Amino acid sequence: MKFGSGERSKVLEEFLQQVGGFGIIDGGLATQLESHGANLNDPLWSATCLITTPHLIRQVHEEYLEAGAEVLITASYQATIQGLESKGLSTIEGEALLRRSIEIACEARDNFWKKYAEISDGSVEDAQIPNCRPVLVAASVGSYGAYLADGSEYSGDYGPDITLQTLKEFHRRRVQVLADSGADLLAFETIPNKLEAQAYAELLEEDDIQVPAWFSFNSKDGVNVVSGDSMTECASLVDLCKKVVAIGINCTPPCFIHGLIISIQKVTKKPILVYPNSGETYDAVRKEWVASTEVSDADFVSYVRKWQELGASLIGGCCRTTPGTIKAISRIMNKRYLATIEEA
Ligand code: MET
Ligand SMILES: [Zn+2]
Repeated sequence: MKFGSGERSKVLEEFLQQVGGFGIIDGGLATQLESHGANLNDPLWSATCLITTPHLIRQVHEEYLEAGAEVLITASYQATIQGLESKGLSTIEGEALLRRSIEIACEARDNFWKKYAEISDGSVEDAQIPNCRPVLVAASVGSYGAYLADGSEYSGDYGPDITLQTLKEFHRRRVQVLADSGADLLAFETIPNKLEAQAYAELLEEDDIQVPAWFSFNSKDGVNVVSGDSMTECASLVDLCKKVVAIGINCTPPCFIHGLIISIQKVTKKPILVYPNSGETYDAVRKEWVASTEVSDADFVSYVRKWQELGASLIGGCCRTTPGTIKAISRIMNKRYLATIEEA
């Protein structure tokens, strides 16, 4: 089941109208997989579960829906064809697994809709409103740094050998496969530098990708993206790409979000999305998250109204946030379907 007029480029605009102007993105997928015991110490990270425990991915998506998420980000973040091939999969098998990540999120959405359609005694077709909400599936595309699995998506430093062309060729086939998978959106996440944003934007145009995209950067100082490139410059570049329907920030401490929203707003009229992490920082050598400015769910939520007032239209959580965080966000956003879910 799809929403709205069916015109793909309008999917986010129509979704935002249906949800009252503010949408809720899910929380950390990897974090919640780990809390169910998944071992993600692997170059594929959260995508390793596509091979080992796909049912767990579906379960986590459902947990986020129950918590109030209206956008599910798929498990394809660190799933690249190149990464899957180095695990011994053929190109065809790798591409099938990418598609599977979208199918899993769609299955979770269908299960969720069915459950609440039964509760409200309506048919699944009527389930969108009022008891079941619109849910978009966003196909995650992680950066080249995420594929390297050396933490370079938090430095944005790819060295002098990586050019615009290298990045385009690295991402091209995966983007085509994900665009053809039935996802509502493409979610370019944790973009660490301007070069990679440019590569994605050029790819979308050159290949005339029909699925609208969001571009989301990460920052560690509240002014620039992690590489040191200016947030405003990155957002201006992305603003020019017609295939991009929202621009924002993810996997960045909550305390930096305010200033970054202002920087983005200066250069675009596109909807702004924010899904910060819990404020901890990733130590790439130890391969673990280290508490620095960690905030509790209550603290996280205390920022939410401010972000809404500043003009963020989509809000959720990234690494180290949980269904608890998303539930707290949906309470503060006062979504009308929550009562039904809590009764169930
Ligand atoms: N969406 C990703 C995941 O949890 C996280 C992106 S930031 C590293 O799989
Ligand atoms: Zn993250």
